[in-house]
Amino acid sequence: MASLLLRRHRKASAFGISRILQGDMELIRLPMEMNFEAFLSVGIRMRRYSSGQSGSNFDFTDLTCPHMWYPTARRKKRKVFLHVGPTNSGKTYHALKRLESSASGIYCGPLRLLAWEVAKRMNKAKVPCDLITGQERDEVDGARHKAVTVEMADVASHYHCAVIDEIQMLGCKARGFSFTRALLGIAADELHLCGDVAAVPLIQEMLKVTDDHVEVQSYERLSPLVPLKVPLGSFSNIKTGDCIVTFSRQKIYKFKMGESIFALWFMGHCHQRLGQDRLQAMMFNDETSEFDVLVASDAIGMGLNLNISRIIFSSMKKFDGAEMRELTVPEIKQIGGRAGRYGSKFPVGEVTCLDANDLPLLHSSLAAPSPILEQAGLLPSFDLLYMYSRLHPNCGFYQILEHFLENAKLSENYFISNCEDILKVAAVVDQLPLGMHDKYLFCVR
Ligand SMILES: Nc1ncnc2c1ncn2[C@@H]1O[C@H](COP(=O)(O)OP(=O)(O)OP(=O)(O)O)[C@@H](O)[C@H]1O
Repeated sequence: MASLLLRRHRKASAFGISRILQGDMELIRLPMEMNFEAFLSVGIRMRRYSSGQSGSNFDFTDLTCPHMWYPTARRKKRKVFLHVGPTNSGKTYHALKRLESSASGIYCGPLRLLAWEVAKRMNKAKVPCDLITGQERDEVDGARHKAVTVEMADVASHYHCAVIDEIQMLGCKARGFSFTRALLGIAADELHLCGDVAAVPLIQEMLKVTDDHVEVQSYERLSPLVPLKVPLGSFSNIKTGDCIVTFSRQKIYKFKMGESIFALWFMGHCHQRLGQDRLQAMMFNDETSEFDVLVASDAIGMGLNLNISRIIFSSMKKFDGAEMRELTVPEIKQIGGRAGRYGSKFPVGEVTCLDANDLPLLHSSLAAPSPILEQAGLLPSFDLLYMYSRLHPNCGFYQILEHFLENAKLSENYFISNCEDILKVAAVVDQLPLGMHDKYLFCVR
């Protein structure tokens, strides 16, 4: 635990510095820099201060207008394009074409591997593009484009074009708040959102107050996806192009033992050494490599384009941090949709399960629409938390955060992301000799 924390500490400090270099007004402001100007980033709150109210009368826990936390974006009338449709329908392709032809831009994706794929594609097309993730910063001379993981989205700079991929992850319990921040905060003339149609009503509702122009563009799947009537049954039935999806690291290793039959490669969720996931994806996609079967975690569902012919669910249940539960319709569709990607080696995708008992859930889920997204994740910005802490000078960070989250007021479009996990981290980092900003970063990253 101690070594984990030390590693995380170093990462958070490096991250803090990178945010400062990036000029992210919401996250970089260190406590000692807090001044009157800092209130500007909490928008409408300024008015109450300038009308003479004292800080103690002010309710910093009021999170009902999160769009006002991003003054740079609010000064623009953004054109927002919602690219929606099933998996493998070309949503991201079209958004990226737009990004590529824009004078400046940013791509925000849910995975490091996707950010890397986009940076590679842009640089290959002679559009210099930086790669920025929680772990790396690869800057290219003269770049006016960035490909980032969504947590690293920059809400202080101006862009001609921005893309947020897998936007339905607004509703994700753990990471939804980062998508909300990018959606409300990126100051781009054109903002392209790619994802499931189930996110449309919520996004339209969230953007009613931003004065943005919103347009929906619908897509159809580009190649067929066939749910099979027979299960895999036995690993002796595995063939080239198969991808076994599993939900635990132990199982990934267990399946890897099948190496005597086929060369297996695996893609873990977040346990990869830097660059290892890239190597694995490249080798799997490389027809000349010896790796032709993939064992992957459910992270594969977040928009990856790999040469997969058949997706095999090893189980339809996963432990989500709190309980063992059945996979949801969107999860099954997202993961299943990795098979038979347009332009890949396999023009038709197939999906099945290891166990015959799981087939009914697979079939019904692939045929069902995703449930409409009701709420987006939200967390208080550092500014708000810091100002709140000034009212409680004798409380530690954990107490401040706990109190804040308990008292937070939200509009019906939002929920507070992952409180329990965040408070657990806050309890640990509060014991460390860190500034409040670093402690905040530990909790939200
Ligand atoms: N018009 C096109 N010409 C060439 N290739 C295309 C075209 N449209 C899509 N593709 C390719 O098809 C694959 C799927 O497209 P894309 O990733 O844009 O789909 P998506 O709808 O965003 O998928 P998902 O929701 O599953 O992430 C990609 O490899 C993409 O490059």
